[in-house]
Amino acid sequence: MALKTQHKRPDIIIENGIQYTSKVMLDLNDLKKVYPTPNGDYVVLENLNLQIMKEEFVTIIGHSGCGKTTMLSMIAGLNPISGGSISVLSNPIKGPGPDRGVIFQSPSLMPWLTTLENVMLGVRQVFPHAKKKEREDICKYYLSKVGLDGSFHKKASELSQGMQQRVGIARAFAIKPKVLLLDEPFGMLDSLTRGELQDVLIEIWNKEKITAVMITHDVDEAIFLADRVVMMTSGPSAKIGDILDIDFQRPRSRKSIIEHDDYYKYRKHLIDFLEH
Ligand SMILES: Nc1ncnc2c1ncn2[C@@H]1O[C@H](COP(=O)(O)OP(=O)(O)OP(=O)(O)O)[C@@H](O)[C@H]1O
Repeated sequence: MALKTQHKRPDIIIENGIQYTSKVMLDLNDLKKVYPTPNGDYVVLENLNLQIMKEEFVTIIGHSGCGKTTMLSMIAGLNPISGGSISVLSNPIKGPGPDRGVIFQSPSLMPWLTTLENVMLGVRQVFPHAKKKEREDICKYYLSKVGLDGSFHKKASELSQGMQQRVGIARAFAIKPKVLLLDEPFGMLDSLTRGELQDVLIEIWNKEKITAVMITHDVDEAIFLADRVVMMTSGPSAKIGDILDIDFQRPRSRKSIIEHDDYYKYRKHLIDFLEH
């Protein structure tokens, strides 16, 4: 029988004397969030426990106002925790850091800067000792990946919403995060652009082997992208209500997924959860 012992770092497991690194990238432990309001404290999240594995793609769904953005912004280190803890590779987070890249619904680019300069802003901070040319090459690589190779020198103010979101994706990947946090990144886009950017996202995520956590209101998007769909209960005191494993092989095509019997089973599971 295998003898498992716990190392003092919980991501390290010693099994029969051999040391392994566990696959947990993100650990949310008894997480709590309270917002003070004029009518007293409002407990948004309570007893929220979730572990997300290295290289996993997790989508988060739940009713509007249940606390999805609150949870994501706490993982990003942008919103203080009221109780419990969040660790990245067993290190408790203390604020924002380059190990976590964030993509919001609206990318908030500097409109007077070019696409290249917008992506360079973060890269300069994260790789201060790299040569200018090296930094530019990183930015150009990711801008090309998102289909903007002809637009390096266009001002952000001249870009369509879809193009701006492409810059947002390039900017997040260019800082080489361990974890990518996405808050409804395609919510404002038309369905064609949305599909294109989902494909771009999955292609880069798969190549870079990073961990992705994405909030979406779209059940089909949640299934298409995820290894697991995490369902949050409605607030107050929201927590994880259920988790659905999505067992489709990768790479995935929309057509093959829609034709798969399990697709309707998954869809029904998620819709039943949201309707009850
Ligand atoms: N700074 C704040 N102060 C007080 N209450 C807040 C604050 N930010 C969010 N809330 C409240 O906390 C709850 C959760 O908000 P949050 O934005 O996290 O929900 P959400 O699930 O992401 O919603 P949506 O799906 O509509 O984006 C809501 O009731 C919201 O009004």
